[in-house]
Amino acid sequence: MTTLLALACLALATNVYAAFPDCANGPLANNTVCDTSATPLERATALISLFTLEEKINNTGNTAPGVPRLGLPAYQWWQEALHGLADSPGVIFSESGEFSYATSFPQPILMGAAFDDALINSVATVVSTEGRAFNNANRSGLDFWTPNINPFRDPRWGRGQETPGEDPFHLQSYVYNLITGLQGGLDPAYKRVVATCKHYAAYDLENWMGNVRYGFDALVSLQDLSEFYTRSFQTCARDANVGAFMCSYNAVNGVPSCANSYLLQDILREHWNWTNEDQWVTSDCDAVQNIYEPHYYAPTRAQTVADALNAGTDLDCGTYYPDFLGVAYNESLINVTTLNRALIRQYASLVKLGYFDPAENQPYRQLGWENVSTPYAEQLAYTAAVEGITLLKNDGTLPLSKDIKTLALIGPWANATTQMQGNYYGVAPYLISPLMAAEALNYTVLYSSGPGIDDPTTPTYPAAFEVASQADAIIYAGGIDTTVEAEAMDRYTIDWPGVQPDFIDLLSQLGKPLIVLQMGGGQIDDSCLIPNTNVNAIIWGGYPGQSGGAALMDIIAGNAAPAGRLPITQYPIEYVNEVPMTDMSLRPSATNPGRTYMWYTGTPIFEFGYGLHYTNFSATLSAPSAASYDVQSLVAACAGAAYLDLCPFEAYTVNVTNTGSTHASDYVSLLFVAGEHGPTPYPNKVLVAYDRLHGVEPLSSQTTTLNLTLGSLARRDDYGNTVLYPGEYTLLLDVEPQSTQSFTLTGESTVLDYWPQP
Ligand SMILES: O=[N+]([O-])c1ccc(O[C@@H]2O[C@@H](CO)[C@H](O)[C@H]2O)cc1
Repeated sequence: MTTLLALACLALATNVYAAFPDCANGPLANNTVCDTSATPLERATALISLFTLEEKINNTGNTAPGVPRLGLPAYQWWQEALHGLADSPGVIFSESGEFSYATSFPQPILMGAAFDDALINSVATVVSTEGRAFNNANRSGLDFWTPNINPFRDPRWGRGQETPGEDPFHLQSYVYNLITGLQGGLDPAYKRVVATCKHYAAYDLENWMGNVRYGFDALVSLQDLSEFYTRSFQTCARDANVGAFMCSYNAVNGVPSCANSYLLQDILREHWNWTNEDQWVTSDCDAVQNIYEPHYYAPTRAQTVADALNAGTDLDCGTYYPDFLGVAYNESLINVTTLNRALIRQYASLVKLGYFDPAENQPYRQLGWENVSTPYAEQLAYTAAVEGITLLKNDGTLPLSKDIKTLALIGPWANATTQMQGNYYGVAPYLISPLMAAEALNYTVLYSSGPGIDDPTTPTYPAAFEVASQADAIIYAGGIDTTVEAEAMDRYTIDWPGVQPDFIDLLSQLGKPLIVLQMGGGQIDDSCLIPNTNVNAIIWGGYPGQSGGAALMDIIAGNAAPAGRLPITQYPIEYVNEVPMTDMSLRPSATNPGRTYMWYTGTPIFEFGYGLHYTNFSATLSAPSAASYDVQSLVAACAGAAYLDLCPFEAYTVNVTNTGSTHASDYVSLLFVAGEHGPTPYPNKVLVAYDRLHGVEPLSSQTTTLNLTLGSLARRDDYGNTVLYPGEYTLLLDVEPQSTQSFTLTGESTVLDYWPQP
């Protein structure tokens, strides 16, 4: 973080965002870059043609100085916006007044739990609106290094909180809606902002047993690479037309990602057809340097930058490119065409953002402070938290009886404020802790912090027991936070840390209604709490953002109904002893119990997709149109489709009835497919569709349609090819299936998509 802060200070001191180029009267006015009738490629090419070699090389790092003699301003490429505008070199919050805050949504892991694509699109639209408003006030650039869309493979990962979860289909659907929200559609005349899918690829380890992300070599089979690690990235590139990619610190099968032409050229640009003139790849920060050390992949610094640039890394978040590309050029390790290509991609993206165009005719150049943290955005941040919060246990104590007037709020999250933002956050307009929210609901609140997250001392917290004994009900708010799961910090245990479980056990012996809030992004094994009948309810609250306390307390009080679903598996504590974090394989083996709900062979504490409600639902799935389908006929019917895996299979109607008589509630339909088809082993099941219904009233029904594609039914072979196989298929509606349907596919297996071979 030191470098990050230093860069931020540097950015402030040099005010790198202070200007747009003056295309009316500046030195560039007569250059094609200022000609709005020319294409982005023509405009960026014309701009670059004015640069000397030195000026080109100077502008290959994230803090680009521009070209003062041409009136081309400096530009900072590094902006963060994981769940709202975030402190980073390019995002500068004012000390006070206007632009001193922006909406802070829940961390992606909680928004993933909402399983609500429309919500994600709305959140992304707000984030990009606020980004534009900050840009218009010279407080941000126009590209953002979000989302983190690596699948959450291992429960120990410190950055799993930044992702929507472990399921590739879920990630694909989530990221499509996020990118189109951030960028303003698939191919808008002006992009709202440029989004960046990171960290490509197979990045999901920080620092575990001496394995550090900067030098880790992820050994990944082609099957897992195609099926699991790159699916969300495929959606970013091929389907959502994302503007930028970030290559990751780690190597994949021996080649550092940012020097990996198989990843960056063969798969990303060629196979996924990510070939627009304005689409660029940045390195993760100092990842180019890391190719030299600690990967020790290239013998010299000049060879290092040449390897990265030639492989397709266009921008260096760092200074290796500006420092060493000149040497590489002199040694003939790079040519000017490749250098131009990198710069053209970047400046063409600024063209698409309207950077060189008159402000008057642009939809986003008028946005200002009045468009930041609007009542709508505030409400959306609250809704996002409510929708993600997941009820894991409830004996009927929740929602709380109206007879409960006095609440004891205890634990290291009870008065959480900044804690609720997780990581990569900015200044929120406010941060409503559970304590504040309980008071706002007119409970008499007795507060005592009790143990810290990882407090190792014996659980004697007299003040906490004092308030607990005086209250009608106890809310214990704890779990984990960024002191134990963070960037550069993986966990070694997935147990409740410190004395918390013992302390909760002692609290439970008071025999009062006891609600446990299990907070944090990664899961912790709740089996110490589940059998305890005096622990009446467990809620998982993730990192719920600026209105997190209000969302939690409204659910507890019954002003809102929980309907979130776990976007990750809650494994038992022994899981961390059964497989090293460095083992990237998904499928079970003698040394691996299998990863994610798809492949895990043990019994999870709570399954992926688990989540209770305040009411009961019954849900039925419509029948397939046939009992059997011929593979060749299905594929033949898709002739002409751009991508066979996206070709529709069937649409299923789900009828959802709230069978309770008291509580309206949202309901998430999760549709899985299982069965014996394709290569062994077979996955337990695979998510193929989902949707969230809102406000299903008591004793009434709603319907939704779940669309399946041929890709939903396909599996990956050993080479990573996507193949439709004959065999048995069973559709399972919901985690504990409410409704099932079966059909068979007959005929010959058929490849829907050939995976590029290394
Ligand atoms: O030196 N620093 O200050 C610093 C800060 C953050 C950092 O992490 C990397 O930077 C982020 C860039 O978007 C990536 O998501 C993350 O992997 C890497 C380096």
